Amino acid sequence: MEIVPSERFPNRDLNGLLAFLGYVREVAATKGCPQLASISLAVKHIDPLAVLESIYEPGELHLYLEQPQADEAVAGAEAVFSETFAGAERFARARDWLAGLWDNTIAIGDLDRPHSGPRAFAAFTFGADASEEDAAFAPATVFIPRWQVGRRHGVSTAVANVPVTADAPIELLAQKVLAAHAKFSVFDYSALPTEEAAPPAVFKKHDIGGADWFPAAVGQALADIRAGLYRKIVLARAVDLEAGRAFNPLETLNAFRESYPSCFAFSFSDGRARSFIGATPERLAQAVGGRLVTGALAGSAPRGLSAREDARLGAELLACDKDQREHRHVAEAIARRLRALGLGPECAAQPRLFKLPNVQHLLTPIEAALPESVSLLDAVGELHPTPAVGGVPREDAVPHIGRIENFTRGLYAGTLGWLDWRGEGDFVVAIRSALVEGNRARLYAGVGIVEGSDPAREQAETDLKLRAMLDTLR
Ligand SMILES: C=C(O[C@H]1C=CC=C(C(=O)O)[C@@H]1O)C(=O)O
Repeated sequence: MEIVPSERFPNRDLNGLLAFLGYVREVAATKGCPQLASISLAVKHIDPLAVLESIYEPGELHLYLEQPQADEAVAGAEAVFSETFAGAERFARARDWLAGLWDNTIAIGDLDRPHSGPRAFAAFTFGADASEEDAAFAPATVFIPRWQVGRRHGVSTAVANVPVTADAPIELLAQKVLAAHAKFSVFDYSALPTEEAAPPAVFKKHDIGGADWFPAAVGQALADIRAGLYRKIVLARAVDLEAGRAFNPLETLNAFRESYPSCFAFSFSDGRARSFIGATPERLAQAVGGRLVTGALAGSAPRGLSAREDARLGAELLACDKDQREHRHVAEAIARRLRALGLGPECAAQPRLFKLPNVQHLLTPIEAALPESVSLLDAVGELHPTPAVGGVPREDAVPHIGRIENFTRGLYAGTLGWLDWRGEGDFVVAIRSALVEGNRARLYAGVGIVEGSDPAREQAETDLKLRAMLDTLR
């Protein structure tokens, strides 16, 4: 990516922008291919979710990701470049496509700030192949948004990304960029609706496969484990809802981030009015400051009503052989996968408790130094699916998920996030999630099954996870 020093076009007005875009147009003509012009601007405090609400168009791709506890949020909408990929090589193909794109990108502006410069947003479904039911989302979708806003630790940045061809109407482009930057600089939240959204009134609720299906599926997995087909598998339930009015995904996301501040609230739209939303506790991989940050999250218990009961449930979880085994499978697999990439994983010796409002998990933080030769998408492709959503051994267990489950996962338990031109980025595991379209929603919840799992307890764990989403849907 070429960075144009601001001193070359010092005037932050129409003339300065026209001069910059004129230069980009010259490069497009010389190289014989369109260039991406990226203009970053420092802005006052911004709320990416509220911005997304104001620019939301059902016919446009968008991605939103926020971890309130870390004061980190980003949103991008309207693809100016996008591509889809399928198959096992989709992560590598997405990486190569992006490398080609950054080679044809020219950036200017406040590029020393967090969330500055162009970035790609991406979502990868659980499975690698396209199927009819998966049609909402391709196995891999990568896009560069026209508008992108981000905030980290109180520092906010807005970015406009513009494709520039050799005959681009730069006057028009410049006016649009200036108008957008003016809007984001002093974002007018008063223009947004203020009434608090109530949960939709009428629910039709349908457990796919019926109420008895999930315990029977767990029984099937336990029989497979006893027969030696695999050692761990993660099975999920899907529940369809129908409401008396359309769901409001953006209001739901606001409720998610308020209720689950340590989770990652996310939304990815297919550009055809379908949104995949959720609040996941699980990060798949983050690249930051030359480090790869990941972790194993598996093994669950309910929260207690009193401090004493909560501590007892937590202590039982830490001491439970079944949950420790379920967890160890994930931690060991992640460490093994990172070593396969030539990285040196540093893992905590013992898992600790990670408490959400409705459930507590075992968590082992894992980090590694990330050399420039390994891209974040290499790590994401190697790690996905971890045994927190797939199984052990991966090659043996994962094919059985499609055989036992009675729905197509699509983006559920897939991964989505962003990556920038510096190679930094963040990807989460898309669990605790729902696919929302009009007045219909499909909710997903899964659990890990190992020898010793009890079908009734696993059903109760999925109930707990589903309840959290049911209570938060708006
Ligand atoms: C697959 C899910 O959770 C995983 C992540 C954390 C703990 C899990 C468990 O204890 O079973 C699951 O492996 C889900 O919530 O849909």
